[in-house]
Amino acid sequence: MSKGTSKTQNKNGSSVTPVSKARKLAIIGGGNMARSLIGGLLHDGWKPRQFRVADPNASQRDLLSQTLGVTVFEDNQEAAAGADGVVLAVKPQALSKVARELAPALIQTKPLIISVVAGIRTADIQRWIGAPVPIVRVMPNTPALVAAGASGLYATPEVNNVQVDFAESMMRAVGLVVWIQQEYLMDSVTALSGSGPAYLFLVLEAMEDAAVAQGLDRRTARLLTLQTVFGAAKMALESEDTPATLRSHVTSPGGTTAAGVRELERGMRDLFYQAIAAAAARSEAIANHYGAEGEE
Ligand SMILES: NC(=O)C1=CN([C@@H]2O[C@H](COP(=O)(O)OP(=O)(O)OC[C@H]3O[C@@H](n4cnc5c(N)ncnc54)[C@H](OP(=O)(O)O)[C@@H]3O)[C@@H](O)[C@H]2O)C=CC1
Ligand SMILES: O=C(O)[C@@H]1CCC=N1
Repeated sequence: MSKGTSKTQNKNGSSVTPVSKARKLAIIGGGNMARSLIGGLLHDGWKPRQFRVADPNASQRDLLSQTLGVTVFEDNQEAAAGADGVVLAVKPQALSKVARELAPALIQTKPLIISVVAGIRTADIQRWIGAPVPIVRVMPNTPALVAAGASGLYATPEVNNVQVDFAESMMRAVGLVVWIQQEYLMDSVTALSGSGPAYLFLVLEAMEDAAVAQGLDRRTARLLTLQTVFGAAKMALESEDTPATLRSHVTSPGGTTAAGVRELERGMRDLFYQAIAAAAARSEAIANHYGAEGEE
């Protein structure tokens, strides 16, 4: 997982310049994903004054200004004014209204628009804005907060190289970045890495509960579970071997692991196949439903 502090190659093969720490980023919607992204970028050296966050909810705004020190706004247009990048981080059902309201400002000042909204396609956002503005669609995940995020990025043809670098460098500061060439695959990215942390938190819960049922105390069960999952992921990331090979190194013939894996093989692969397919289908359904708003 590379950080955004060194020059690397972007999706066009040219070198990526880390985002200037003078840039201003407006974030429309100050919820969970906004907090994870801001927290990760602050950790990377961004300053609170670089963020202009809009949220209609006063308690949400207070939380953001008190815990992260960022500038907050009730009005989306005020937050977007003068920003180099505008991150759309509202729920899918709120995006059409937000995009239409912001349209005059976005057309006039031409910031890079970055949408982290699940499902909604760039063509629909451009239709709501009323112009073929450059948009980078990003599917991040909440581990961005601890600089261990994973983001899939898709750029519309209007996005220039400087804007590619801006988006890539920003997301790289909070974790891994992968460019996706065909927009429809963003539904699969959403289902895999966007939603993925929740699947793994569920796995953690299940492993911990199973260990408690064996008689371990909750704290011990949690610590051993967390370190085991962390260690396995770190090992798989750093190893040349496939996960299947690494698994074989743990599995002695006739041993304990073989007994455990045999139980998991009774349904776990199918469950993950179904879970990711269901999440991707939901992303597509969100796009078809909420993305159609305002269509002739
Ligand atoms: N959470 C995650 O793991 C991920 C989320 N995403 C995407 O990020 C987006 C935000 O998700 P998340 O942060 O979890 O959602 P949240 O509900 O936590 O945050 C959205 C925020 O936007 C506010 N809001 C509602 N209407 C407006 C408006 N008109 N203008 C400005 N702000 C508004 C909401 O206020 P109120 O609560 O009062 O309605 C809320 O505070 C979604 O589209 C989601 O698909 C993408 C990747 C991962
Ligand atoms: O659950 C959701 O819809 C969002 C998108 C990916 C993660 N959270």
